[in-house]
Parts: sequence; C-alpha cells; structure tokens
Amino acid sequence: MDKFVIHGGIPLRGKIKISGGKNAALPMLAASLLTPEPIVYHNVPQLSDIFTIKRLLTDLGVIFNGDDSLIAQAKKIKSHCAPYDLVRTMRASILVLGPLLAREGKAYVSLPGGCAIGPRPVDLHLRGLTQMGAEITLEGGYINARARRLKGAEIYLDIPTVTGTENLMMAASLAQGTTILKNAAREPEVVALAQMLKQMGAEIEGQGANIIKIKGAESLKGTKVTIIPDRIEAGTYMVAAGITGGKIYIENCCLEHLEAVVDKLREAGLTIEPEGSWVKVKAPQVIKSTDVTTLTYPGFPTDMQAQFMALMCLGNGVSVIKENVFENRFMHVPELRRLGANIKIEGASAIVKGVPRFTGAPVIATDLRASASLVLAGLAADGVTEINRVYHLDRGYEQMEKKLQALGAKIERVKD
Ligand SMILES: CC(=O)N[C@H]1[C@@H](OP(=O)(O)OP(=O)(O)OC[C@H]2O[C@@H](n3ccc(=O)[nH]c3=O)[C@H](O)[C@@H]2O)O[C@H](CO)[C@@H](O)[C@@H]1O
Ligand SMILES: C=C(OP(=O)(O)O)C(=O)O
Repeated sequence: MDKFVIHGGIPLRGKIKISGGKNAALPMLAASLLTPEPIVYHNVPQLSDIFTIKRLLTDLGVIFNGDDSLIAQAKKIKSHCAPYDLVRTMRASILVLGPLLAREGKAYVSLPGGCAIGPRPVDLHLRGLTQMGAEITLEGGYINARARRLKGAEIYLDIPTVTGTENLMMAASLAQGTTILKNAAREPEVVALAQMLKQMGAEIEGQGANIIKIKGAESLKGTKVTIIPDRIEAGTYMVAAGITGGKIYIENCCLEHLEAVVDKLREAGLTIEPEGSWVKVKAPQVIKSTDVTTLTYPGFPTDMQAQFMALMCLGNGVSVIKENVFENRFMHVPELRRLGANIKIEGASAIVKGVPRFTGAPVIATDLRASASLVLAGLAADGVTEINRVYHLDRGYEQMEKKLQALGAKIERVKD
C-alpha cells in the first residue's frame, strides 16, 4: 500500500487546476446505461472510483473509449449484476440500480453495506423504486429488483439523499408518466445530472430545488457533457493554502458551488477572491476559530468537515464542529491528535481547541476526507508526517501529490 511522506512547514504558493468532480462524474457515467446511443464526456477526473465504475459498467455492456475525454456506449446490456467485489470498494456502484431497472426491467446489485463513516443504508432508493412499481427482494446480500415498466410516482424522501435522488431521477427518466421527488437533494451534482438527462430527452423541472418533476421518455438519446469542477477538491486546496500560511491561485473552481465553504473560510480569516478566471486564496496572519455545522446543500458539506477541522486545530480559540449528515465521521480525530491537536468529541460535535502547531508523526486513516485532513495537517506540521493507505485519497483526489508539489510542498508517494 502506497504512503505519502510529507516534510511540512512550507507555505504553499502557485497555481493549481481543479479536476472534474468525482461525485458529478459517477452518476453521469452510470447514466450511460440509459441509452444505446453514445455519450461524450469531457473533463472526466482520473480517479480510482472512476476506474471502478468504468470496470463495473464495462461488465454490464458499456464500451468506453478515451480517458479524460471519454465516449461511452451501451448498445446492449449484457449483464444485470453489480457484484459485491466492486460494490464493496465503491458505494456509488448503487447508481447502476435505477438505470438498469428502467432500461431492462431487472437488476441484481450487491447491497453496499456500512462503511467507515456510518451505516449508510439505501432504503430510500429501494422505497422510491418500489413506489414506481418495482418488485424488490433482498437475497444473500443482493438487491434483486424487477419491473415491467417503471411508472411515474410521487415520492417523498425522508432524507434528501444525494445518490438516492440521482438513482430515482435516472429511473424516472425512462419511466412511464411523471415522477415527483419531494425533499430531493439540491447538490450541484444532482443539477448537473438533471441537465444531462434533459439533454438525453427526459423532461425535468425543479433541479436545484427540493421538488423535482421528471417526465419519462420512451427512449433516451446520446449527448455531450462536461463534468463540473470538484467543489470538495477546490475546498481542500483552499484549506491547504490557509493552513500553511500560503497564497495560491485556483483554476476551474466554481465559487457558486462553494458558498458555505468560502463563507466559513473567510470567517476563519482567509482571503478568497475571484481574479479573472482564477480564485485567489490567501492565508491569514491568525486563523480564527470558527464553528461549523454540516448540512445538506447549500449548507456546509460533510465532505469538507475533516479538512475544516484540520484548519481549526491551529485556530486562535475554540471551535465547535457538528457533524449532522453521517453518524460516524470523526475517524480523523484520533489521528489529528497524534499530530498534536486538542480535540474532544461530545456526541455529534467535536470541540477543537487551537494549538500553536502540529508535529509530524505516522498516521493512518480509514476514509477519503479523513485522509485529506491528515495531508493538510502534515503540510503544516513541523517535521515529517507519513500518511498511510493513500488508496483512500486516490479515490477522490486526482494526482494529489503532484498538484501539491507544483505548489511547493515537499510530499512524496512511497510505493510499498
Ligand atoms: C458518490 C456521492 O455522491 N457521494 C456523496 C453522497 O453520498 P450518499 O448519496 O451515499 O449520501 P446520502 O445523501 O444518501 O446520505 C445522507 C444521509 O442519509 C442517510 N440515508 C441515505 C440513503 C438512504 O436510503 N437512507 C438513509 O438513511 C445516510 O446514511 C446519511 O446519513 O452524498 C454525501 C452527503 O453529501 C457525500 O458525503 C458523498 O460524498
Ligand atoms: C463519502 C464520500 O464518497 P462516497 O460517497 O463515494 O463514499 C466522499 O466523497 O467524501
């Protein structure tokens, strides 16, 4: 397993380009199952999660050509099974359920199961599909779903689940009649998928609001799409500038998608300003301790909580960070403590008392954003930090060490 070795304490300076979003690309690639016609994708990030979904989709019958510009075509579906081996490495594999069921009337998809950040059930995906007429049974750890043709339905989501909204939007795009999703997710990635499905021939209204109306089509056609920038990657590099006392320029960054994050980083003292097509990010003299609560979009994203916590560890006072979206998303805390942080957990809140500095140490993390927070702490730390299990980072950060090296960081990938 590869690791990162970081010699910390260097203020980052220079320019960085943000990649296409992982969470935007995954559902948009799954949507290739909905049509026999080709789909052209631009700005596809080269991440292990993308390689995993391409592998899964290839097994299902999609033929791919290209890398960051990619053509996908599912002329014929040749399998209906998403096996446990792939689903367990990437929960987003559940995104093939809606499209397969809508196009083929059957799908056999491994249940994703829990993961490091919480139990993460998919009951709302299944309930929505059942309301659209699917018969679903759970057998040996698999979701066995059947339907003649899915029918439009009025579906209330107890929680505005992101992949649940995406799965149901894709299914509804090929269903007979109109589906109304109430309490739908409003994330920019949901809006991007809705836009793509509209280009393919579905009639969709309300994306970006909490009621989405989808009128299904008899068949969908091919289209061309560009994957929107990864807002979490952009937010992570903003923190990298702030935590190291640096100044960087970010390209391909959509500030509109980052309002809550930018707001909180400004409250913490960072300067964040658009400059032409770039965004300038400058560290403050003093990092101000700031409270934050994670929420669904447009609230502060849970996927930025760990990184923001790393910054708050060096704040000038006490910050309370409340995690509202996932039940168990504080795995970075014991590892940040190993680097010298002063953090106490009380239920869903972390009370972070600022310390003057981190000190390098070997650390390990069990999920993507926890690992990112350790990289950030390591960049700011005195001495050497070793981040183990870099494969978590490779799921969601394209060429992280190369991008950081270009900003002057001393970070190396060491192959084991
Ligand atoms: C590939 C992708 O886009 N992943 C993102 C997506 O994950 P994902 O779509 O899995 O997250 P959800 O929005 O579904 O989860 C939100 C909450 O709802 C709960 N829930 C969800 C579905 C369900 O059927 N039942 C249920 O109880 C979950 O356990 C969690 O507590 O949104 C999360 C929340 O912004 C992000 O952290 C992930 O990066
Ligand atoms: C939790 C995340 O991803 P996933 O839903 O793919 O596990 C994430 O991107 O932080």
